[in-house]
Amino acid sequence: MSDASYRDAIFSTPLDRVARFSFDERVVACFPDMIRRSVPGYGQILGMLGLIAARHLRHGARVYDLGCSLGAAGLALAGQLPPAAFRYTGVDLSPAMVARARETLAAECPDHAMEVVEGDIRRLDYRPAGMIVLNFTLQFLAPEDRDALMSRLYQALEPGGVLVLSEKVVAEDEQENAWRVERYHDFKRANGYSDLEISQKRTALENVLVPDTLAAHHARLERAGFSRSHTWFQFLNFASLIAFKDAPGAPRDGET
Ligand SMILES: C[S@@+](CC[C@H](N)C(=O)[O-])C[C@H]1O[C@@H](n2cnc3c(N)ncnc32)[C@H](O)[C@@H]1O
Ligand SMILES: O=C(O)C(=O)C[C@]1(C(=O)O)C=C[C@@H](O)C=C1
Repeated sequence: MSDASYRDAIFSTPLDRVARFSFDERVVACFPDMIRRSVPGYGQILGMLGLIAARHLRHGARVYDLGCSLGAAGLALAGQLPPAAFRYTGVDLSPAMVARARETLAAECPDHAMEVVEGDIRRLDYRPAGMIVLNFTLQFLAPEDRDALMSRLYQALEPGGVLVLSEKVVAEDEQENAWRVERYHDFKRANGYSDLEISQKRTALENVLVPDTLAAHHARLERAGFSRSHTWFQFLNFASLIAFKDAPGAPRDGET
């Protein structure tokens, strides 16, 4: 991203009381640095979106990016696809994120159709879409709201459309989970975060970011109506899934 982004130092000094994590002005100011240093594989996941769209998106169809933050997925798509290939709608609840995303997208990809809507993805009036991206957003919704959202997204997708779901995940096996989380903390240390930053951020995210298992994600996608989903990317405790809404009579992906 070309924007003026500060280095994330939010949890670098000892805090008397660690507040619940929120996407406020301070987080927005350092968000590109924070997410790049905190999410293993973030850049690779973004880099694949254009390739997935080139393969699965109907020409000119809408792409929703739900919980778009600064519009990174929109920027990635615009960098890989011509303007006529898609219309982008980013949605985010945080006014500070939305303001910055609008500025960035207008400056960086003026020829593409890019809009950013401020709103709650649980209540949005969805228009038909060819692709829906949820990159590290579902994990911030209350668990009891996740099924209803996924069903609405399934309804909004055109037949032949795809949903990309990237999340922090928890492993079913306790030891496997502990190993992944420990190596994740090593990953953060290697990216310049101190033990204090790692521990205070962990406290701030408790009961705010509630991860599911991969099995729970696949089961939810199936309940929502998706005939197939698979995990296409995993790096420690972060993963990305793709779910397909079959077009009636169309050959299944991988059978072409
Ligand atoms: C980890 S960030 C997403 C990162 C972003 N997708 C990217 O790839 O850079 C999660 C975002 O979800 C947004 N969010 C959380 N709950 C939301 C909701 N109910 N409706 C809309 N946005 C929401 C937050 O404001 C935040 O910007
Ligand atoms: O730092 C962590 O522990 C994270 O889980 C990273 C994570 C995420 O996965 O959404 C958490 C909050 C920030 O929005 C950026 C990244």
